[in-house]
Amino acid sequence: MKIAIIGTGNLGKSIAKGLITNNAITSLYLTKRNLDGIQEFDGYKNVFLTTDNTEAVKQSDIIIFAVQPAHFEQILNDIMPELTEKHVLISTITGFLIPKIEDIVGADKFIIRAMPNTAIAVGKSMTCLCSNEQGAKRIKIAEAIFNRLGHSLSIPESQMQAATVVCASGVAFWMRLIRATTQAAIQLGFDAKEAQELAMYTSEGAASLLITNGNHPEEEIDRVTTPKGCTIEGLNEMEHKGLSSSLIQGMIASFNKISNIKKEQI
Ligand SMILES: NC(=O)C1=CN([C@@H]2O[C@H](COP(=O)(O)OP(=O)(O)OC[C@H]3O[C@@H](n4cnc5c(N)ncnc54)[C@H](OP(=O)(O)O)[C@@H]3O)[C@@H](O)[C@H]2O)C=CC1
Ligand SMILES: O=C(O)[C@@H]1CCC=N1
Repeated sequence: MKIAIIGTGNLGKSIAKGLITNNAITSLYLTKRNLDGIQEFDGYKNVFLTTDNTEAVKQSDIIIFAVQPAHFEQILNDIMPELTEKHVLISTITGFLIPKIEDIVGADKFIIRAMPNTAIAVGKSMTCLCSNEQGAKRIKIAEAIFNRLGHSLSIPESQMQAATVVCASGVAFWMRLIRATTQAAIQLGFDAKEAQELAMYTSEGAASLLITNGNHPEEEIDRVTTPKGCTIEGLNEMEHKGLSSSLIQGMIASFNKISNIKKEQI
């Protein structure tokens, strides 16, 4: 696959790492206005660093956009003359809707929106996908890419805002939970390195139980909570302090912020 990433910042670099590590490219063009931040990719076979978005588009079939929302419209206008029927456009941009992309490049283009997360760097991204009518003919290509770099789910575009919070921002939310459990482990007597090790592998094990067994979390909780035991004592204290409620409220705040980001694009 001849892939270009337009905007190789935090997410773009994560995608590049995932693609390179998983041997998922024939060629990979990485663009950025200031190339200093992506020198780590210099020297990889068939990986090219450039400030020239149009050159990257000309040399590639699949164009993944990972710039901030405010930069996207100008970039689409700049590359528009180079777009041909071979190109599949994959946007990871938050709050930039497909009809708006179609207004700029035309509804005849293959347009896909992807919402991956930074775990794509290690092949573990939960990525949600949607497309325009034309893009539906190429959605298998996007599924092939993102399933190779984790797990993907096709959804209607109307759910993309929620998917951004749950999956993309979700990495940051889970990091805070892991950090908090690490801090507790230190207070309970482990050194910092050990504490993080315990927190990381315990959270990985908990998620793996659900993925492997397909159970509801409460079924797994029931197996851990010995009657009159320490687990239910801790869980109930966390809920008295608003654990579930604060997580839900934080995610709703995140969702509402995306509505404002969308308004800023109009
Ligand atoms: N970070 C994340 O986890 C996720 C982000 N997203 C979405 O991905 C997009 C990028 O986010 P993120 O990676 O965090 O942002 P960053 O700011 O880290 O990356 C954006 C990059 O775009 C580059 N850029 C800006 N203008 C141009 C241009 N004209 N041509 C080429 N490159 C350009 C910038 O580099 P320079 O200034 O050198 O050009 C910068 O490195 C956003 O729309 C975000 O909503 C979606 C899911 C997850
Ligand atoms: O924080 C943001 O706006 C972007 C979108 C999801 C993850 N990072």
